[in-house]
Amino acid sequence: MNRIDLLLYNIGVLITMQGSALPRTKEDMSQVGEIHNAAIAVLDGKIVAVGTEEEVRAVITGLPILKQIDAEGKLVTPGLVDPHTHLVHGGSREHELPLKLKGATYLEILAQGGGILSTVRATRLATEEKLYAKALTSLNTMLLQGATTVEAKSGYGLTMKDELKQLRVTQRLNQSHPVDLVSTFMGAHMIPEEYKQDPSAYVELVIHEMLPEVKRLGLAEFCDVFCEHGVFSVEQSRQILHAARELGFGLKIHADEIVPMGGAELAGELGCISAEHLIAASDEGIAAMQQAGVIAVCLPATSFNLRLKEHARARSMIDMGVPVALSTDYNPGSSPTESIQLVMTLGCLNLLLSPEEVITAITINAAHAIGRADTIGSLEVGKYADIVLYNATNLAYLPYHFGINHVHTVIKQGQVVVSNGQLAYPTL
Ligand SMILES: N=CN[C@@H](CCC(=O)O)C(=O)O
Ligand SMILES: [Zn+2]
Repeated sequence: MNRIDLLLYNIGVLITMQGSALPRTKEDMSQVGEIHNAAIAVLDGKIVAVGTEEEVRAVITGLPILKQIDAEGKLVTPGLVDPHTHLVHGGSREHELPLKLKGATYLEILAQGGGILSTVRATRLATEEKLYAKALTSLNTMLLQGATTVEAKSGYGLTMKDELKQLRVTQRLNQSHPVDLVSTFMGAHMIPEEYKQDPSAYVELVIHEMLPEVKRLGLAEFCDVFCEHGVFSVEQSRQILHAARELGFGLKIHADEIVPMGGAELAGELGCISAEHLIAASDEGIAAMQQAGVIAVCLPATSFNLRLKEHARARSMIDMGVPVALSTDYNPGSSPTESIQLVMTLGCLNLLLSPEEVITAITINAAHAIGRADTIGSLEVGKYADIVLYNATNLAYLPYHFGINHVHTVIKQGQVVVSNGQLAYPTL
């Protein structure tokens, strides 16, 4: 080490999340590795020293420091990780709001050809450039909220051509935007209208054509299926995920969102990296996930927005030893918000998690849910310097004071990309 690229000092409260080789469960979800009067030193985009300011200055003593940032006593956390989004899509669905207010449910709107199917129509009609521009705007909003790594699913194309179009947008954004994207193929998001009479033919298409082509082109790392009443059955989900596993995809599943189908049980059986939603998951399903080490990705903005009477039982999941992550589920229907900070508030108020459990769920556990915990999710020597500074002096203030953006500065791999609450990255 012959220099320091960046020294962040005078940190009031530093949440490090140190020591998280495995996803955190039970009491460990409350251990956030808090350090007061802290500092972080960065070289080549990675952390080379972290601790109290005294400790860090001792490690780097004598080295030239190229840039210094005074954190002015602020709260600092690892870059936030949003492990479940439907980032790339055409159109929006505000026309569903009055229907919802009159009592129409999510599955009723979908069964009438609306919901996901209306976004499929809009996405098929949109050019790749149009999808790119729309997703870019959302990704900037996510970054301004403190997200430095985001998972993005396809699933609004439902033809080979249109699924690849969505996935290429994700790939291009990943190359050009400071936020890192992790791509998931979700051709099994819905049975498209043209296959309504023959759903198994669509399952065959996903298995024998789409999955191999997505793999060949290297456009996705994970495969996800919407296992739900009127969408994909447990058996169809099993077939698709088996095929995906054979091809080397990591496995995810939208499980037991509305109807208790046995999706959580299937996640346990297949050893998925994560199962998502889980609002209606059974005790047996949760136990199966615990046994297999499946991460529960709970989506409290979705149950809030769908006006569901129940929320995912994240509190019991944690107590039963299931690692819990949280996410926006950003999509145009069930969760039209990019705000990971809103999710923090809902995680506390509706899922009954503590602020410590919430930050664990959107940093290290979220990183584990997308297979990135070796490089992000905590502030430790050797990991990327993905760091967020807030206009706050303690962790609980973030979920407590809700509906506003607390982020002051975002650092992505050692570069300042948000400054004083404004985007500050050079555009390509
Ligand atoms: N539930 C399935 N998929 C998305 C919603 C998609 C949509 O409504 O457009 C979700 O995770 O909530
Ligand atoms: Zn989703």
